[in-house]
Amino acid sequence: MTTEYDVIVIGAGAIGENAADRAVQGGLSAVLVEAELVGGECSYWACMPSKALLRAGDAIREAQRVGGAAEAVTGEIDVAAVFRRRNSFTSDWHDDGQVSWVEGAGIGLVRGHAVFTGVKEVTVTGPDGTVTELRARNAVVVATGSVPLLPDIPGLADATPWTSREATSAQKAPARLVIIGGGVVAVEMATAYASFGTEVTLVARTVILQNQEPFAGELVAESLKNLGVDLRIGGSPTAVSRDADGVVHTTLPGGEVIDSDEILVATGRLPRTGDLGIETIGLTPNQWLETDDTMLVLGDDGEPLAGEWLYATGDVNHRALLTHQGKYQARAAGDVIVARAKGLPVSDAPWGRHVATADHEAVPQVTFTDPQVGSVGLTAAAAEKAGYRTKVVDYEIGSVAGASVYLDGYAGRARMVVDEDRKVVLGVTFVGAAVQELVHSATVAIVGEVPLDRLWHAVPSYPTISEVWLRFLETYGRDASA
Ligand SMILES: Cc1cc2nc3c(=O)[nH]c(=O)nc-3n(C[C@H](O)[C@H](O)[C@H](O)COP(=O)(O)OP(=O)(O)OC[C@H]3O[C@@H](n4cnc5c(N)ncnc54)[C@H](O)[C@@H]3O)c2cc1C
Ligand SMILES: NC(=O)c1ccc[n+]([C@@H]2O[C@H](COP(=O)([O-])OP(=O)(O)OC[C@H]3O[C@@H](n4cnc5c(N)ncnc54)[C@H](O)[C@@H]3O)[C@@H](O)[C@H]2O)c1
Repeated sequence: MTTEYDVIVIGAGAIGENAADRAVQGGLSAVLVEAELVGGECSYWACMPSKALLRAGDAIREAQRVGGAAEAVTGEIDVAAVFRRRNSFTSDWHDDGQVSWVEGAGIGLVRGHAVFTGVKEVTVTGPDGTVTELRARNAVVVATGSVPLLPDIPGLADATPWTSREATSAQKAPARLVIIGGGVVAVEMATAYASFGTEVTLVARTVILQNQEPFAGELVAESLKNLGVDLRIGGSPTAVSRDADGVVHTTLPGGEVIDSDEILVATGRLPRTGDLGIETIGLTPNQWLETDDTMLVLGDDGEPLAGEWLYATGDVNHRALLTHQGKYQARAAGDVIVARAKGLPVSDAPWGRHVATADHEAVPQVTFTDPQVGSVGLTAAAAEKAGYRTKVVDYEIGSVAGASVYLDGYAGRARMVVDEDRKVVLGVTFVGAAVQELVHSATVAIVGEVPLDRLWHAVPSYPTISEVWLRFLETYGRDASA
């Protein structure tokens, strides 16, 4: 027997949940199909557990840099307590809470692995082998996420390496950890485990955080070294093996061998489209699903599939591998599915209700290292490459009164990239303690295309770190005619 819903959403991560919720809120019926835990990677093996692992070290280091508080912080980090707190954020890897939310939201749930069997048709095989046939009246949303990429390094796969899943769900810290990669996962996990007393070696091909402003990677690298991380930049391991005693041997390009108890691979992600049966609907497995701005999946001819019924949201479309950005896409997709199903107007011009325009040039991200890196929009290099005529404004955040009160010897740097033709902000990067809460101010300025002349009237409170905005404007200079 086939069960019909208006909308089928494959993958109940944060993104799939949001797409289904918007469809239901718009008056359609929707079902989520989930092979593992409702809540997906972010809840159990990514954002939340990783941030929980980082927070204690961050809090201690901050307190150690405030005279008066520093004298009170005399003990060691309680690693077991950190892991217990992290376990509470993942509900010990049980999804009952999220399942209750799904039920309360009026969304159907089928547990099992989904494959496409035809246009708008999905077959789900449950953990006990039960088969459920589903048909969508209007749309199917693919929200299956991504999986870690394992580089082709001889011996690596056989050495049972950690991926981000093991790094975020470990119940104790290894004495020695080698990390391969220089992106966000690598630097966050290096920071967390170094805080736990693990001897960390980080091996990266290129400078760390290479997609950020160069000073971000430089400041984070400096602090990782201060935390005791051994940074090996400029090459990839040539071989990895694990011996009978469980010791991992990692051979570096020059021939040096580093011994460790675990090795973490943090070298990027691959699309989770290999086992979805998408060849039955004319798509190629193991590829990212390219979409238009309403999240309709595009076929090889660059056009939406006939009938405009297939959508992709979240990591699987490779637009921005971040939870908040995927949820933004899911809101647009859920709403446009409702509009198309009901024959309502579709608002798909840039910045319309049914498009994820911000994915192109206004994606915010916080990397929770020490210092934190908070950025949104274009870097100076990306803006130049995109053909903008720009002016770059740099400022040392430590010179702001609020920063000096916040931490003794606050060190951090900020950059604003201005579009000289429109006199609006294209990108902002903050590197420093507690900048995580500053990023949204920059996102609002960029998305709102707030003219610099008007930004002078957005007065930051004194004495807060937000006064860096005033310093940006003062450094840029004020137009006397405005
Ligand atoms: C260590 C780490 C830390 C991160 N930290 C942050 C952070 O701080 N902030 C941030 O914004 N982003 C962070 N990210 C990125 C973030 O985790 C992802 O962008 C987000 O989880 C993507 O969500 P998604 O719903 O697209 O995919 P997922 O969360 O992976 O969900 C996909 C779901 O689909 C299910 N599924 C897959 N195939 C099938 C199938 N065939 N049938 C049924 N179900 C299926 C899976 O079981 C899974 O539950 C982090 C990533 C990592 C690895
Ligand atoms: N705080 C956050 O927002 C957060 C935290 C973690 C992850 N994420 C997201 O998860 C995604 C995955 O993160 P990631 O760090 O795995 O990927 P990434 O693409 O950010 O970084 C991969 C890194 O690995 C390096 N690399 C690749 N192959 C290598 C090799 N053979 N040897 C040495 N280095 C190699 C690359 O040069 C790059 O520096 C990112 O897109 C990120 O947005 C976000």
